[in-house]
Amino acid sequence: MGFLQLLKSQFLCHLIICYVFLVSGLIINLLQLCTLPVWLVSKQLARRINIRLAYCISSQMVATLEWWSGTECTLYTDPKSYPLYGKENAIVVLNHSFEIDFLCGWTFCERFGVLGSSKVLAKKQLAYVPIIGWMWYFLEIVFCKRKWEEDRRTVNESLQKLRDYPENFWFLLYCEGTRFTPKKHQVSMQVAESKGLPKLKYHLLPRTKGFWVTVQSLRGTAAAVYDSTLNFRNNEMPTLLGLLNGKKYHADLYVRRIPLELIPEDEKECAEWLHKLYQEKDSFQEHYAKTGRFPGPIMSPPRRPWSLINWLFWSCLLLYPLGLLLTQLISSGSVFTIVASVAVCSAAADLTPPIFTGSSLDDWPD
Ligand SMILES: CC/C=C\C/C=C\C/C=C\C/C=C\C/C=C\C/C=C\CCC(=O)SCCNC(=O)CCNC(=O)[C@H](O)C(C)(C)COP(=O)(O)OP(=O)(O)OC[C@H]1O[C@@H](n2cnc3c(N)ncnc32)[C@H](O)[C@@H]1OP(=O)(O)O
Ligand SMILES: CCCCCCCC/C=C\CCCCCCCC(=O)OC[C@@H](O)COP(=O)(O)O
Repeated sequence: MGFLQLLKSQFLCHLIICYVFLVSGLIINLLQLCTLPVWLVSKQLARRINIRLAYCISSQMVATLEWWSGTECTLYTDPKSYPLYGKENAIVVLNHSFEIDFLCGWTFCERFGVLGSSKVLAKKQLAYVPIIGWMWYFLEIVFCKRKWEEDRRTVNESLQKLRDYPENFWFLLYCEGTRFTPKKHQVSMQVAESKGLPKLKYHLLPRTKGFWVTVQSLRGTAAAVYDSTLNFRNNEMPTLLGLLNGKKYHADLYVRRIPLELIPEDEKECAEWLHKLYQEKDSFQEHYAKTGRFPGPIMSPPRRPWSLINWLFWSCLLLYPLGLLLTQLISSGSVFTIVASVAVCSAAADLTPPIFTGSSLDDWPD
């Protein structure tokens, strides 16, 4: 193990990264709160400010993937579609199979310049997660309760508000509705069988209602659906903890741009269209399992320095006062204060979320 790799595996480094993320995140949440009066004066200005503030948070996680772990992200796509990425609004349909798939999505958003404005149809519980969830509130993220009787109206209303959004955005939809596990897959395939639909090997049966309402609400706003299929080389199962430990993964993403006009307007036809799409996605995963690559040419966008620069900025700003505090603590010579501080840090380490102790985000309570 080289020196740098040894350094990346040190708990102290993880503590520093998390400290910068947590403290800067809370400061940014507070700044977002301060933009509330701006909404009254100019909604578009408030939105533009919040896009940049959100970038300061999400790009730290992207920096962990791109710069700290050095994870490589390869994009397979049609060269004719490539110049349009980042230059139009789009609905992204992505498989939900990995703990860090959202982060790979964010990484592509960063490379195409739409990270601050990226959106998702997320479960309501995530709105209460400090930092990320609170940031999403100001980004007008669309939340669902996964109860169609309620979501039908609220999801449509939230999406309608995005029609005059001032910057290009990608709207992510995990049509499977939950992360893939063998148990969920088994249940899902029983549903497929009862509906007379072909079985899928690598995906759960897609939930069609959210897709239909999204496409209908964003007609005239989004230009296309980006059908995206993600996998990792060598059967890697990446985790956030792995990234924090500096483990380098290799993500491959296959994207097909489908103009929105090609998607049926009728709800039933739209559902059939989505089921067919997932059968195709399944065949791409089969191709990947057999050949280790997706079909089509590679058009990988390079990583940009901004996520790293943002992280260095917040680190300098927040590590300086921490350094001063520690110096004062040690020079105070008070054994009680030093022991109390060590105890607080140990307690904080014990209370860290499951991701840092190796279990999955799925274990977080709803
Ligand atoms: C160039 C680069 C391109 C791309 C880069 C990639 C990405 C970057 C883009 C953006 C990034 C932005 C942000 C990312 C950041 C973070 C994201 C993190 C987390 C969010 C993750 C989540 O929260 S996922 C959970 C929430 N989302 C969803 O659920 C969406 C999908 N669900 C739906 O659409 C649902 O329809 C619904 C939620 C709208 C409503 O749900 P409800 O359950 O009430 O209704 P349904 O119709 O779905 O269910 C009833 C029908 O389903 C049948 N059924 C029952 N059991 C099952 C089963 N196990 N599987 C499938 N179907 C089932 C049932 O029979 C009913 O059928 P009917 O025929 O009667 O309708
Ligand atoms: C600079 C990096 C510092 C690292 C610190 C990392 C701290 C991470 C904190 C928060 C990350 C929150 C990310 C939100 C995305 C969560 C994805 C998710 O949980 O999706 C839910 C989905 O599966 C469906 O769930 P269900 O099992 O169906 O209900």
